Amino acid sequence: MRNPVDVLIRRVDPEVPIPQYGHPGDAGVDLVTTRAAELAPGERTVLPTGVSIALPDGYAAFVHPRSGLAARCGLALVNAPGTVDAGYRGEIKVIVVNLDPRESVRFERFDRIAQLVVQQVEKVRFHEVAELPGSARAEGGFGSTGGHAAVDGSGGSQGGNRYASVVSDREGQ
Ligand SMILES: O=c1ccn([C@H]2C[C@H](O)[C@@H](COP(=O)(O)OP(=O)(O)OP(=O)(O)O)O2)c(=O)[nH]1
Ligand SMILES: [Mg+2]
Repeated sequence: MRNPVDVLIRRVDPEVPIPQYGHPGDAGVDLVTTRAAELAPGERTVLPTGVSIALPDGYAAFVHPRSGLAARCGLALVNAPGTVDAGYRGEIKVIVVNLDPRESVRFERFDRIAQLVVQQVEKVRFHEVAELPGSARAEGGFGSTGGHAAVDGSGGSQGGNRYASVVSDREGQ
């Protein structure tokens, strides 16, 4: 196993627990909300986590949803994954939205609401060119390999607009 990366952390809220990995192989540490909140269906809010961090240069932290909350409550992160830059020293915040059409979702102080994944990130240098080198995919995107409706309605370059044709086959039965 590789050595863990050292990350400085400051408690903005003196009572907040320091984030921990739930299991040795976990990718993310859970983040809690320091503020109780109730979200009506469709409502969003920004929740404070009570911590700020200083990542080493060349790293970023990503705020990801927790799958259990997504499955049970329809809770999503509006900007998933949220990006915490290495130079950010403010409190980490979580932008949550209740996607359940009927039920409110309630959080108590220190409930776990999201998870933070720290990753190395590359810096790039852009070199402007008039033409890019060719590739197998070329400019095909947004459903160009088929299997569902292409966003531009063209049906894509392979297999056509398969979703649309499945629907019309059923309608014809
Ligand atoms: O889920 C998130 C996403 C971002 N941030 C913080 C850390 C990040 O470094 C900063 C800026 O985020 P981002 O670059 O995504 O937002 P922006 O709207 O582009 O703001 P800025 O103009 O400050 O870059 O906000 C959070 O606390 N939680
Ligand atoms: Mg930004």
